[in-house]
Amino acid sequence: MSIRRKSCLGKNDDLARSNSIMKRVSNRSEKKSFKVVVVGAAGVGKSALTVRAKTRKFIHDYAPNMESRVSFVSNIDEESVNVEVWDTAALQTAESEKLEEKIKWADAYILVYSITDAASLSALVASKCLINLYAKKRKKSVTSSGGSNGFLVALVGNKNDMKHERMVTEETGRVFAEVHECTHFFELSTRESYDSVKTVFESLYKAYNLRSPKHSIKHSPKSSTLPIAIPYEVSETALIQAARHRDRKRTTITLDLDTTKLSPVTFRKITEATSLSSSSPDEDTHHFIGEEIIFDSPEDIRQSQRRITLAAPPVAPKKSVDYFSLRRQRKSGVTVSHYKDSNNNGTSSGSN
Ligand SMILES: Nc1nc2c(ncn2[C@@H]2O[C@H](COP(=O)(O)OP(=O)(O)OP(=O)(O)O)[C@@H](O)[C@H]2O)c(=O)[nH]1
Repeated sequence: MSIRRKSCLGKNDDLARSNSIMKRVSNRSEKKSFKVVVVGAAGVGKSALTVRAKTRKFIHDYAPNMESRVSFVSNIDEESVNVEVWDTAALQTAESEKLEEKIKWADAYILVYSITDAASLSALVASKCLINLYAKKRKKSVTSSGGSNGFLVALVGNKNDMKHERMVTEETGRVFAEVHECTHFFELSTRESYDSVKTVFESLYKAYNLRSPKHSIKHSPKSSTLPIAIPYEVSETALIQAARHRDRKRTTITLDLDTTKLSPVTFRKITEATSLSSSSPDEDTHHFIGEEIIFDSPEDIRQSQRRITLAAPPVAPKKSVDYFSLRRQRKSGVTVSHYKDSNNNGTSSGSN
């Protein structure tokens, strides 16, 4: 068996290249739009947070149950972003069509509770369920072209200037965020800090930007990339499928980290885990980031399956997650792509 491994780039180079490509792509385009829905029980500070983000000012009093839609331009990472915010006082009481409309409209969600009101945190369980329900439908229509993977949801514990009246600890908030699969968690005081409010919007936008299909790394027209669900290792089925479709003796399989499909947290965990693995003395253990592996025969592919494993699992996923992409190129100009669908766990292939 002869397997040649060609290291295209060092891991850091590769990540830097990805970032710079994303930056270049993003700089080219005009003002971006980013839509956010703010959800939460009455009196938690939704309007205050929304107005703070827009005007930088903290305004004490608002008409209760006031629903508003505001927009403002924010400079995030040297980009001019048109942020639209729907402050949904009525989210939990309006008829379901309205809820659906609001949830589908948004690119990201901010769930607000007050640290002085435990019930305001519990009330968010229902809101998160609705987001899961309706955003999933939206996701289906958006992701056919490889868009976002999951919803961006920031849980915000507001009013932390009122520590003497605290009913929800920071830890409780953080655990709630994890259990309910929120992508971000913040505890802050809208009253005391404009910067922390800005950080909420910035963090969501940055995560959104990474997932946006427009910011995907462009591959050559002779190749295509489809997601493959391989949390820790390349599945044997996928490799054998790849081998079956080969029409040349040499098959090149490039497996690289598709940063556009990762949440920032997962991305960080993976990069941390793999930098640990790069110092691993075990030469048989191999990680893929920035590497191209050339196989000379299907037999090589099958045999190498045992050797191609991430040294340290990035995170133990609760369910199958699209961490990587498998791209297969043939010099004939025809591209066959294989992917394992993380929803039905089947392996598929297609050609173009
Ligand atoms: N101490 C303190 N008070 C806050 C903070 N944020 C908002 N408030 C106050 O909380 C009260 C309710 O704020 P709103 O922004 O109206 O709350 P809301 O969630 O929009 O309320 P509804 O419109 O009724 O759904 C107001 O008196 C605000 O001044 C904060 O960070 N700290």
